[in-house]
Amino acid sequence: MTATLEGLSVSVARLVHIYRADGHDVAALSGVDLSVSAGGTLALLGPSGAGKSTLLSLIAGMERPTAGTITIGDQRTDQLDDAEIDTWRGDRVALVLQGGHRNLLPYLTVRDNIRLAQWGSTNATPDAEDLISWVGLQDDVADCRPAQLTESQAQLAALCVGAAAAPGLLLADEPTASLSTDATEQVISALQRVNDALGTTILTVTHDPTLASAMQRTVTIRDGRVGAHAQDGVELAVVSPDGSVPLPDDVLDELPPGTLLRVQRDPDQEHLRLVVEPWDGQEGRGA
Ligand SMILES: Nc1ncnc2c1ncn2[C@@H]1O[C@H](COP(=O)(O)OP(=O)(O)OP(=O)(O)O)[C@@H](O)[C@H]1O
Repeated sequence: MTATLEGLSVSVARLVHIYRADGHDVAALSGVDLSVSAGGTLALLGPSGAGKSTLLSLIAGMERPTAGTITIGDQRTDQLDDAEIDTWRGDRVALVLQGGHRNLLPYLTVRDNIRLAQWGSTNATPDAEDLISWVGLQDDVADCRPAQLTESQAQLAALCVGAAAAPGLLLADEPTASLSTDATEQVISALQRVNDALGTTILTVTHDPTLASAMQRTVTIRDGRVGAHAQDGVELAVVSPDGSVPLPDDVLDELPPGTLLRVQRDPDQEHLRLVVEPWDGQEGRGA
């Protein structure tokens, strides 16, 4: 089995999304900058309502941004109209929705769900049986209909369907939600297998620290903005285009919104190092 499609890079810049609900506006994203390299894996973390699923569906092209740019590979997808984006997405981008069963047609077997997802693909697609064994499902699951599957089997089958067309980008919304520890490990292995075998870039929304730590990078979304990055175990803060720097949660606990901070360069340091201390209004004294 060979893949013809390289993983696709993702870059979003100054992304804003406003929902209009019951006559009032909800700003789900307020200027997100994010990039994922081709073939990379990234977990989007953040509290409920932070805007993670909105970001995923904008990248998938299911929703259109209010403002900002989305570039996948070398395509500015925010510039495509609805019909163009459907055609462009084709076998390039797959979205696995939260809840395995939602991704499967109920009247088809798992094998036929996979084959349907491969229909029309110009990529070198894996055999349905290979996909089923990669994700750790038993062979006989191929002939089952979704109603016969447990929640974890359905989630693994949904990943098979997502990976079926050998997409360049696989988006997965909470793929381990409400699964046991063993099933979670199986889903993580399946995602890593797809990433290794097909070179597919993987972007997943999750609340699950086990899944997040298995991805190469994590990005935390807070109140519709990027709050923090972590890469190779190093916590990173991101300077926003407006010059603001979101503080890590544990620091924010000590410095509630409205706290005045004094920011100085540390004179003893050769490299730029900022000293940040609460300001009590008296020169030379921190709080
Ligand atoms: N279709 C919609 N219409 C109006 N508001 C919406 C819609 N979808 C989401 N929102 C609002 O946008 C904000 C971001 O929602 P979103 O679902 O993207 O957050 P999330 O981080 O994925 O949350 P969760 O972890 O609970 O899924 C929330 O305030 C939510 O209520």
